[in-house]
Amino acid sequence: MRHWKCFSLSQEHQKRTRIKTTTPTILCACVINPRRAVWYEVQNLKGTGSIMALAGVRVIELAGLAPAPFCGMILSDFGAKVIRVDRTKVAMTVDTQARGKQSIALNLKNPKGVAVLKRLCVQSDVVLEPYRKGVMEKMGLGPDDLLKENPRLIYARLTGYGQSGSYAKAAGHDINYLAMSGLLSMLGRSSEKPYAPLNLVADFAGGGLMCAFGIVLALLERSMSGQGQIIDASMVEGAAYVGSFMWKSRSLGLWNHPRGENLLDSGAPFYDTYRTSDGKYMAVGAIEPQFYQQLIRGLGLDDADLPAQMSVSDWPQLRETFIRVFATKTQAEWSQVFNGTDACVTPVLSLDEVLSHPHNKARGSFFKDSQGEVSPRPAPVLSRSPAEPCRSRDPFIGEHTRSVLKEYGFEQGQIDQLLSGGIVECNEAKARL
Ligand SMILES: C[C@H](CCC[C@@H](C)[C@H]1CC[C@H]2[C@@H]3[C@H](O)C[C@@H]4C[C@H](O)CC[C@]4(C)[C@H]3C[C@H](O)[C@]12C)C(=O)SCCNC(=O)CCNC(=O)[C@H](O)C(C)(C)COP(=O)(O)OP(=O)(O)OC[C@H]1O[C@@H](n2cnc3c(N)ncnc32)[C@H](O)[C@@H]1OP(=O)(O)O
Repeated sequence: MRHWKCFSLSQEHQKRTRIKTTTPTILCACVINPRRAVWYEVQNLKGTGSIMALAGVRVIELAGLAPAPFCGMILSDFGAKVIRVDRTKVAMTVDTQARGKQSIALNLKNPKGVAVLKRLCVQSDVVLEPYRKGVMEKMGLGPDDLLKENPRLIYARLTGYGQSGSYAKAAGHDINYLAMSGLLSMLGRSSEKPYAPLNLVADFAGGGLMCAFGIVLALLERSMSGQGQIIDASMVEGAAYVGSFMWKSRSLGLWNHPRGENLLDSGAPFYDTYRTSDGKYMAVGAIEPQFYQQLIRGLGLDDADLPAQMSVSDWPQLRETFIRVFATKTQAEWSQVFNGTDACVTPVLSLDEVLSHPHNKARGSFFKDSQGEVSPRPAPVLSRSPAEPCRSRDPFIGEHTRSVLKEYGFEQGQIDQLLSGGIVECNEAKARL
């Protein structure tokens, strides 16, 4: 006979995922892992609530800089229980993507700490590691070690250069991965040096997001095969893949000119930003002729006085005209002019302005957490099981050490020993302040 085990999920997590752990007199059971079954009580079967897509999935995230934390936050937003493993003797986390996560402070330089992590991974669905190639193996936590004990484990490795190749062990950051993907060479203004668009492309799009996608694929596949697998998520490859359009649209001649002189890289005057009289900006993306006509009309220009839209040699002159005209009104005035048209002209909003824009407001695209901090709502929106981001503050390092260990079956005596030996640290006191 199979022994089912009930786990106590935190009140917050139960509320968010709309899962309630309960006794075996339940309505349905969800077996995420045969070694552990999470019993659900579906709290609202009649349709006013829903179970989040990743509810019941348990993720162990080893603390990283930015891409892995983002990956963990996506999984958490969509309902997974994410436990971040922090180092001991560290006062403050640099993880700003910690929404909905719990934190355990664990010393992995000690074999007892490694044993604790193994025990957590045996009972989890996903482990996410952001270290340089070989670091996990050195600690005895490589895929062979962990998959041997839990063959259903999804072992996600999020690195810059991947697990093989001559760069595999090299340090790097977004800008290096972007450079190696080929994309950085295409980014920037005409006659200027390549320009990295913040650390969006490699760290987040090609890194964290792509890794989350891989994890979801592996979970889906596991529901059929019953087996875990290793995900080798390289940010160079993730970024390049996100940029597939650049490779596959070369045949269209879209990138035939030098950097910054093409249709979509700020070469075309109808695909650029323009300064308004109050020092703000408007974004213009009027590519198709019918939309371009609306741009010209909105600007109060006469097409007959202008060069043809696609006359590349006339683009500098056309740009000068647009610069001059946009500088005559404020951003609000131009927004009013173009609002409700198909000219593809929008204000360039600051992070502080997005919340109050009527369109975003109507959709609830941004939300405020309990600390008053504004964040984007998780995307995309699923009709039956949308993400529901946690609104509580982010965890302190080690805030959940005790409760996580208890949940994973550690006895009180074992927890006390781990605490007194400095293998784990607990920060409940700070959380109560
Ligand atoms: C552009 C972005 C990065 C932006 C991040 C910034 C926002 C932050 C970067 C620095 C921060 C500032 C800084 O920390 C100083 C202040 C601190 C203060 O608290 C706050 C203010 C600060 C100013 C702070 C502010 C900001 O937070 C920052 C400015 C990126 O591109 S991120 C992408 C980076 N690349 C990757 O992730 C690819 C894969 N990873 C790697 O290649 C390497 O990990 C990496 C990133 C190159 C770092 O290499 P490193 O040598 O440091 O580590 P690893 O070789 O991976 O080894 C890890 C070692 O750690 C040990 N370990 C891990 N967990 C534990 C544990 N629980 N217990 C004990 N030990 C642990 C592990 O055993 C390894 O040990 P060894 O070295 O002995 O093998």
